[in-house]
Amino acid sequence: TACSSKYVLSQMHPMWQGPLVVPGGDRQSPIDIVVRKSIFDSKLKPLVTKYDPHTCQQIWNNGYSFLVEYDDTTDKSTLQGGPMEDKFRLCQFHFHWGETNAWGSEHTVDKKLFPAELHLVHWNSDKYSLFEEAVMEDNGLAVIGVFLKVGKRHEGLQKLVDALPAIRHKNSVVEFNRFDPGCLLPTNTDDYWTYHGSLTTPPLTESVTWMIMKQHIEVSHEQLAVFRSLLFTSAEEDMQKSMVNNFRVQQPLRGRAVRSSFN
Ligand SMILES: COc1ccc(C[C@H]2SC(=O)NC2=O)c(OC)c1
Ligand SMILES: [Zn+2]
Repeated sequence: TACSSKYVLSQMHPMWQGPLVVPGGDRQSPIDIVVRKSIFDSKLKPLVTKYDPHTCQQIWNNGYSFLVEYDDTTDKSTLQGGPMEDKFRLCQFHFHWGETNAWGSEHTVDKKLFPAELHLVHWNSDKYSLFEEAVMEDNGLAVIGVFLKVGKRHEGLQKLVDALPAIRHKNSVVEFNRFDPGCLLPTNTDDYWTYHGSLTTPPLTESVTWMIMKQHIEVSHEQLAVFRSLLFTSAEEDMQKSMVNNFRVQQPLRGRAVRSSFN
């Protein structure tokens, strides 16, 4: 689907870092969430996700993460509520992780790093007809961020982990159907922080309403180790590079408010 990141990464910057600071960018992501500075907003509604597992299409290695892509030609898998007025369509989800469990997430909470972070990417289908259009608009995208911690094995994630060896190299794709991304959400999705930010890889467009879940999910050390067995490089390249540390450096807040849906 269109929402996969089929853009050419600029050569002068490491692939996922992109330009360290975007000229004139005053709403860049990721950021550190300073809990005591977040503002409780009672108008923030619970998130309402309605995901149809049958809209799952494929899983592929795009050279900086692995993406699970959904058919976003209808409103079958949607997100609404939260700070949003409109309905958003799920187009893909992916992860960011480190080479060790000590770091890997893009966002942090009071500077606390997590070993990985899940991003569920949606676009505003009330206002736009294609992902490509929405990605250019300041109310175009909504991304749910979920922190991963190392602990017990995540049964729902295992189906995904089992597919990873088939997409070890960049640009490898494998058919993947019937996966419910809802199983990756924490039990509590009412408590989150929200702020206006950007994509965390090129083109870094400032079109994302972020919702970072307060509650993390747990995955096993072995499951994360399979993430790290993926490669940034394609089968043709002779230098094989492990896909690890695929997160962007944190960006200045530039006076933005981070609101919380909970007290
Ligand atoms: C041109 O469209 C794009 C470009 C980049 C990404 C991926 C970024 S955005 C995020 O939250 N994390 C990431 O790694 C994307 O994702 C939908 C869509
Ligand atoms: Zn991401």
